[in-house]
Amino acid sequence: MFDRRGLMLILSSPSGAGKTSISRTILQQDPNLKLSISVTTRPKRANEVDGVDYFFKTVDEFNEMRDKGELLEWAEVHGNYYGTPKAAIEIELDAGRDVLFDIDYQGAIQLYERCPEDIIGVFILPPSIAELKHRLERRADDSAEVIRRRLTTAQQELKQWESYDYIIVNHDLDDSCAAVASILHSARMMPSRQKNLSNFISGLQSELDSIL
Ligand SMILES: Nc1ncnc2c1ncn2[C@@H]1O[C@H](COP(=O)(O)OP(=O)(O)OP(=O)(O)O)[C@@H](O)[C@H]1O
Ligand SMILES: Nc1nc2c(ncn2[C@@H]2O[C@H](COP(=O)(O)O)[C@@H](O)[C@H]2O)c(=O)[nH]1
Repeated sequence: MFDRRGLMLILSSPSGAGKTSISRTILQQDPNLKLSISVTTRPKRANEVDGVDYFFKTVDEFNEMRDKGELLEWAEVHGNYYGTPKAAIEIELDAGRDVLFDIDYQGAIQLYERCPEDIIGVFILPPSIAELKHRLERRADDSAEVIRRRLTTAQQELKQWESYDYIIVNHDLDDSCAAVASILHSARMMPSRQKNLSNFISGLQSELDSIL
């Protein structure tokens, strides 16, 4: 009903808690929500597509983008570099589309600092560490060594929960998707996000004046 600037919805979690699964579902359900496609130096997994899941870069290419100021945020995560390309985000937000970021807590902290007005941050927790390990093993994308490294990083990641606006324990995937969709739905209705709200309310008041 009102023009509005898009918002930035961040999903973070320890690796394997389920944020990519949740993201895929809500992106399919919501045509006004666009994924921020990160750049990474991590090797491509068998099921991933360059330009869809990530833009896969060499370390030199990544450093060049970072040094030219083309990244909105960046971080080293699990021994690889990841970053958010800036240009695409501004286009989506200015057009009133919301952008979903699947990024770690270091990136989330940078975005909270740079664009505090635009951010909604959601932290996803696994139901237990045994289930987290099980999900990483069942996903079968990573070696035992990489899984161990990701579980080790989870110790640091779990401490970051207080930086976020919402916490979801991802027991059931459908319930978690519904919870994220509901957070997004509510955030869109905040007065600060609805550009022409004061004009609309003035119009209602004039209408009242004219009939009373
Ligand atoms: N609620 C759930 N119940 C059972 N399995 C789940 C649930 N959510 C996700 N999974 C499964 O757990 C595995 C890890 O999920 P996913 O890849 O979405 O995690 P992630 O948080 O994005 O991890 P990463 O940070 O490594 O990208 C996948 O195999 C996924 O199908
Ligand atoms: N700070 C950023 N973190 C990012 C970005 N893109 C992804 N990530 C996070 O990295 C880990 C590992 O992801 P995986 O695909 O290798 O399993 C995960 O926590 C992602 O959220 C980014 O642009 N910036």
